[in-house]
Amino acid sequence: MDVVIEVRDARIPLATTHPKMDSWLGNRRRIIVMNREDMVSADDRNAWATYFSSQGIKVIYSNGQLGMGTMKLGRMAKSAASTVNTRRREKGLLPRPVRAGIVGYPNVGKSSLINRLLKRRMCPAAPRPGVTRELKWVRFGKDLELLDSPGILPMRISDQTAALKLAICDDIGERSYDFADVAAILVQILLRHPAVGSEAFRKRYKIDVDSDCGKLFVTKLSVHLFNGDTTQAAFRILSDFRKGRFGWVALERPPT
Ligand SMILES: Nc1nc2c(ncn2[C@@H]2O[C@H](COP(=O)(O)OP(=O)(O)OP(=O)(O)O)[C@@H](O)[C@H]2O)c(=O)[nH]1
Repeated sequence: MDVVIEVRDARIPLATTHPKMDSWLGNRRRIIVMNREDMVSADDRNAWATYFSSQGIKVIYSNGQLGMGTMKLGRMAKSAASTVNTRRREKGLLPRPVRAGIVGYPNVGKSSLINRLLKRRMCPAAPRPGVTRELKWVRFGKDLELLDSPGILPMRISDQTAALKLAICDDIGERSYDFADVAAILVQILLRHPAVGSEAFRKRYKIDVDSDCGKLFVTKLSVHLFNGDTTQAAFRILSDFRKGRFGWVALERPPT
């Protein structure tokens, strides 16, 4: 492909990329899509946009559920690879459609974006072991072709911090983590977050935050609301965060 559209979760743009991404890209152009734009604040969006533009990386915000950003993405993909046809013309070859493919971590919204771009309802499931499926280029407009199935980036099992953030954002399967541990980390992150802090917890759960220890808070909430069941308390905190009940906030800010 000529252009790689790398989809990230706008709440955790660092945890949803892979250190090897640059080397996998080779000479291909890259567009970063910050999906789930509805789940972060305007301040977060601006901070990341400024960061990426300072790195000379093209970035676009999108909402895979509602389709925002997809038309602009199509235009950007075409123009990002316009050099493909300039080079072909120089060699005396006829122009051909620019080829783009979408890649990203599981659950970041790749299929939603493909379906939005191609205006269809279902994206076929990713290849499963033992099932061979053909990858198809689907024409998108006059001079762009899109691979009909997303590429799934492998998880970085060794990076625990990234794994925890993926769990918090519901980007990995529930069976692979412990709710209480993950919720405790989330509490700690949110207590230190300038747009959240302890007051948000006090207001939401009507209990005081006595320390910055997330585990203690999960236990306290479990006693207060769930007869001491820490899993239920943890699940409540995680699901409140995912529903934006602490405000729509990114968990990662650009490196300074
Ligand atoms: N709020 C919100 N939800 C989104 C957005 N984009 C996708 N989703 C939802 O996120 C979930 C995962 O989206 P998918 O498009 O299936 O993600 P995927 O990356 O293709 O997932 P895999 O097939 O597991 O790799 C779905 O429930 C979507 O409806 C978005 O921009 N905002």
